[in-house]
Amino acid sequence: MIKIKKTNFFFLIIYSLANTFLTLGILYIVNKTVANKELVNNGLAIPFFSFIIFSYLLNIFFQKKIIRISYDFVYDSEINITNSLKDITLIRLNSLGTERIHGILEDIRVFIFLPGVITNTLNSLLLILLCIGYLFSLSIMGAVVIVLLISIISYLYFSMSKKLSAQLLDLRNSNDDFNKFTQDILQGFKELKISAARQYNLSHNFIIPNRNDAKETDIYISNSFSAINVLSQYGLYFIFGVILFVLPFIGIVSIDKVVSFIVILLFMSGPINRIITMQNLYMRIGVSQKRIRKFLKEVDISATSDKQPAVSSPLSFNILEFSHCVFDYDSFTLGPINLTIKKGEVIFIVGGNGSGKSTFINLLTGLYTPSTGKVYLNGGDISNNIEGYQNLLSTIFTDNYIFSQNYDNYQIKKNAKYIEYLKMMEMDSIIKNDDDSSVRRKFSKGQSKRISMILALLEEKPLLILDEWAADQDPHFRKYFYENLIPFLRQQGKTIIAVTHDDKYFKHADRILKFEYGKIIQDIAVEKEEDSAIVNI
Ligand SMILES: Nc1ncnc2c1ncn2[C@@H]1O[C@H](COP(=O)(O)OP(=O)(O)OP(=O)(O)O)[C@@H](O)[C@H]1O
Repeated sequence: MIKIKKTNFFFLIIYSLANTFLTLGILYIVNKTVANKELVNNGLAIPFFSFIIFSYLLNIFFQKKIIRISYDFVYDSEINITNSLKDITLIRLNSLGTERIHGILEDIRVFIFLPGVITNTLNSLLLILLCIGYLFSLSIMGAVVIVLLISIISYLYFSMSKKLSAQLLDLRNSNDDFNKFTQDILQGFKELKISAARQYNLSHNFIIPNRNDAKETDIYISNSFSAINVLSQYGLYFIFGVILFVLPFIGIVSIDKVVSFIVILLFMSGPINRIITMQNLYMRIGVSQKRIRKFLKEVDISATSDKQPAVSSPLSFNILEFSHCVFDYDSFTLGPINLTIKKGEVIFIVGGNGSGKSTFINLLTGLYTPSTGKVYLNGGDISNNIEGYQNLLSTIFTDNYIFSQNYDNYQIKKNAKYIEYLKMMEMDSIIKNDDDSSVRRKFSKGQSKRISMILALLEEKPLLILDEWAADQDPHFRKYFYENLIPFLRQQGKTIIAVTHDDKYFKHADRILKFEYGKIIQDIAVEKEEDSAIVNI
């Protein structure tokens, strides 16, 4: 999922190779000129300036491409990850927590440096290798000593910096916790605002310790990096000393080759320093990659899903059957549910708190998959076409949510049905125009539920599922809902399944399902008599 395209990778390698050879050409000319002490008229001036100009133009061209590759990579990954989020099951999302997801999106941002890191690393490694080759061509023993010294310094450097990776992972994890606290501040803003004690505890027991720990880890990481950078820097100076004072002294490198050795090493110090300073980025990218991998494994997303809704002929709804359906949380089991729902029925679901009503709604809407048993639509297993099945439902959950934009296939503007439903839901005195934004502002809870109902009806789906929809309505509108709205919707041919505690209105249902401890303990057909109905629960 977080992968650099093969063509782009190939492109980065080509650029690195070309750039390396041009840079090496420049080094070769400088070295040749200095070593031969023929600063003028040695015929190398034109190739030298041509190399510089060509290398400059190459860099301008490729850098633009690299920036494009970096941003494509990060922005495409953001699209892929957010698309994949839709594939997480509800139960998994609840266990993950949204702060993890914010943390992962931050992790993706680190990858903006990846293409630059790849080209710089390849470029630097190649330059170092070619310089070493050059050293070998001048003096094998001298080159062996230099390679040995560089290897010792690199070993020290990498073994020290490797230890920092665990610290960096800790830092990212404690930033996830910090995201959790900021989420608590924003989502529990009112609850915090009215309690000084809560504010104090959140700040002193959680945020301050978390930020202090993170700060110390961050400082430790930066200090360690700067210490190992300095060590590498001075290690290089040490090698210069060895070239200047030791190698000629013990006769490994002749005096006339010392200048070449120094020029080559000076040249190598650029790429070596670049690799050293990039160590920080290697680790950040590595840690982010680890976190993203772990996240994707946990959410069990194997493929992106930017798919169009199925275009196969729309399903119709005649009959829905639950056959021995069971769904388990750790400490609660729903089912086994055996139930048949027929087209046009108005079913009320009742039961005490925690009896399993909302869990059943999640099963009914396909958000939960039964651990055993099957759900059949018109005789066919819904798991074979869950999207087609869900396309038959309009659902308003207890904690209804109105999206910031219209993601549905209907328009609000100039939609006669919208105006009709606005009146029907007694919202026409509150919303005065048909702008889409007019339904997406802050409303009172009861009003927001009415807006959700308008939007649900505009979907024109045969099944309407409501979880305690009327609970937030005032007595007048609650009465209107049961006595007028439900009969109207029934007349329209809708099948309605509503979770409710309003026993006063049970008579307006065709059937009442009573839940207790996760089981349907009563399935009662409401007997209708002339104008009234008898319901005994
Ligand atoms: N995500 C979850 N993880 C674990 N247990 C859960 C989860 N959601 C609900 N439960 C548990 O499952 C049981 C049934 O919960 P459910 O929300 O279905 O009840 P309900 O009948 O809708 O209750 P209420 O009338 O209070 O809304 C409860 O014991 C609840 O604590």
